[in-house]
Amino acid sequence: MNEWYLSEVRKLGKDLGAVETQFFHLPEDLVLESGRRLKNVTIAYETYGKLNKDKSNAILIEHAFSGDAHAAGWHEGDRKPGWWDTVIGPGKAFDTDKYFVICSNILGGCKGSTGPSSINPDTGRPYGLSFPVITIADMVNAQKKLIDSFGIRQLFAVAGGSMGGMQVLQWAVSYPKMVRNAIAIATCAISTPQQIAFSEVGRRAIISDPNWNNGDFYGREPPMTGLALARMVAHITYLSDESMKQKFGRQLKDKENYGFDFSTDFQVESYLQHQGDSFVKRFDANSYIYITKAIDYFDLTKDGSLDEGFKNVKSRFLVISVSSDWLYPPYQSKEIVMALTANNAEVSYCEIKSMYGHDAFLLEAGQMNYLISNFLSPRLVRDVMAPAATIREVASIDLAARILVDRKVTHLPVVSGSGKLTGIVTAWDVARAVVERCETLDQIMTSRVVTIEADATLEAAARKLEKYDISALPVVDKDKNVLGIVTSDSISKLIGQRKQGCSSI
Ligand SMILES: CC(=O)SCCNC(=O)CCNC(=O)[C@H](O)C(C)(C)COP(=O)(O)OP(=O)(O)OC[C@H]1O[C@@H](n2cnc3c(N)ncnc32)[C@H](O)[C@@H]1OP(=O)(O)O
Ligand SMILES: N[C@@H](CCO)C(=O)O
Repeated sequence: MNEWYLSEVRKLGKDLGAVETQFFHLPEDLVLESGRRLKNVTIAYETYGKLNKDKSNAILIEHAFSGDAHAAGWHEGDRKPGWWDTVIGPGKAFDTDKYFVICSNILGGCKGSTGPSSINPDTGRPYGLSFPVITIADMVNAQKKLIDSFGIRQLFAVAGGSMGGMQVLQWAVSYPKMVRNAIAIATCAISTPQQIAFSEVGRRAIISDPNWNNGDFYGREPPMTGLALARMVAHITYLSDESMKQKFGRQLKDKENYGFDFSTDFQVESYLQHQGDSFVKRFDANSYIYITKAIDYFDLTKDGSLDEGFKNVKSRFLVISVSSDWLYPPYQSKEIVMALTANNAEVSYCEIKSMYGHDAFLLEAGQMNYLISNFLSPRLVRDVMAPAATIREVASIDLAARILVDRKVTHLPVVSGSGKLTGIVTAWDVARAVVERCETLDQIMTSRVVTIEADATLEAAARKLEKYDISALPVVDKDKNVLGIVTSDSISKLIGQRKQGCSSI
């Protein structure tokens, strides 16, 4: 998939090119859910695209268990682009021509953010097990400081899969007003006993390694065998029975017949060994045990009820599950959808058909791009309205003609001295004024103007345009102040682009 993907993006030129990780240092201590405090916290992050003037186009991407801040584009020497490059970039679902995309490495991670392998400022040595136990809420609280540092008051969207999806839901619960759209993929709102069980097997594998040394292994041989074993078990849970059958069948590794010994017989064994071996080169064993603990503690229910847990959410949600995901099965996504719906939240739900299992959110580029870009595409008049050129009612027809030509528009809302809408003049009206030798605007303007509110849907605007057989609608607030204008051209194009992709359950 990667080779094909790389050649395709290069052909299309849809590539972010070189990107760099940056570092944010929290100005104050971070107070954790446990009550403990962390000083000198650093959060590693990357950004793609440009933050707009009113800082309303930021999208925060949350990574899964072993991800990092490098979500897209290329670092020097990369063999592969960032881990979600399939959906982040020019023209992709998280379109960097439109959005300012931020991705940060989690608190507790080992890719530049403060975690157990960082230096404890009190001792000058790596924290190891003296690092406090952290939660998903702590990760989100640290990230909130990063978002604040940009002066962003509301994120256009927060999106992520797996543990990234947990952070998305946590954001929507902890900072309801800051999240306009929330996209939670292949995730849960509460970790199940089976998920906790797999975490514990991984932790035990690490802790049982003779090199574990109670987490104090920095500068010596790390517990690689245990960490590789933990990853091998976990990696099986990220795949599906079907995908393993298709990928490997019962193919043997470099032999014609069984070895009748305990060396590697099957390709799938070799594959898992490779996954384990490559993981230890990029991951810290202590981060593994801290992050799995944070996942185990994840529970958004309140007084035993998820409906209560989601009581204050304000975001619009897209929840995506994967048909073959047995680690975070679709029923858990449906529980999220039901609880959100019980709170009257606007929710779209999709179960994508994929045989890739849990990791499908990283692999199903087509389905992810389709669903996410549909969900994020403009829906409200305020998302698409253009600034309106207006004219005072006392102005001359000559001036109206000049504004129409200079601003290359066909409609001019007419306003009173106090800025309220009193009429509308079109290019056609001005042409008629010349023929009929009219002199003042009130002779040619339409006084009963059909308008629309900024929070109306595009469909409502389209219906109005059709009903009154007109080609533009001034957008007004309840006091008739002109906020902008929408035209039939822009609206019909957008409605045409939006396809049916999701449904509620
Ligand atoms: C947000 C985040 O989650 S970021 C972290 C995501 N990344 C990971 O989880 C890394 C490990 N996970 C994976 O590789 C995941 O399966 C994916 C989703 C990222 C990639 O999936 P795919 O493209 O299908 O790759 P696949 O699972 O086949 O693995 C390919 C690797 O296995 C190796 N491999 C394939 N078959 C065999 C085999 N029989 N024997 C040995 N190695 C094998 C390939 O050489 C390749 O190695 P490389 O990664 O060192 O280049
Ligand atoms: N394979 C991905 C998804 C796990 O949820 C990871 O390691 O982060």
